[in-house]
Amino acid sequence: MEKTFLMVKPDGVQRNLIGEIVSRFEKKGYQLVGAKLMVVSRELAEEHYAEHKERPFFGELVDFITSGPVFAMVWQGNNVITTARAMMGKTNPVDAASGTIRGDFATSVGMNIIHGSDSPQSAEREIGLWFSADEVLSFEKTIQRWI
Ligand SMILES: Nc1ncnc2c1ncn2[C@@H]1O[C@H](COP(=O)(O)OP(=O)(O)OP(=O)(O)O)[C@@H](O)[C@H]1O
Repeated sequence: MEKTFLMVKPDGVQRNLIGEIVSRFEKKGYQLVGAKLMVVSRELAEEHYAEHKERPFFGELVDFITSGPVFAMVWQGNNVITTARAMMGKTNPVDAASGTIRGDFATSVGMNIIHGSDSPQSAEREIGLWFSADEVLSFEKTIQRWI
């Protein structure tokens, strides 16, 4: 089953949007198989955003993502990587359509509420970076928990 890494960023947590965001993915039909509320270390933030190291906004990005708790999640389901990105909307909320998370709740590219893996390779890398194996339910364990 395809899995992706999603994270409610500090602005989303501060604005009490965890429930709204989780609800959207639940209603879509995806399964939450891992979740934790955490304050991110600079080390983890820099590793997570390593591809942006040379960008002018890298320092601000790391400052922001470490500025307060985030809600890190692993979701699974059919085509969840691409569909979650569509549900999130464009990176810059100015370009994000109404009905998407960023389109409905954000106004600035620096504080755009949510992160989602953008490919199977980044999903695998990010799930491994943020979660240990025993923090993510396997499909079998999920079924057992729901009985
Ligand atoms: N010009 C910018 N100024 C400030 N922050 C930016 C800018 N461009 C991108 N960012 C921040 O860096 C993050 C990573 O950028 P990226 O291009 O990977 O977008 P994304 O994949 O949609 O976002 P994310 O990785 O958070 O899901 C963005 O979500 C945004 O918070």
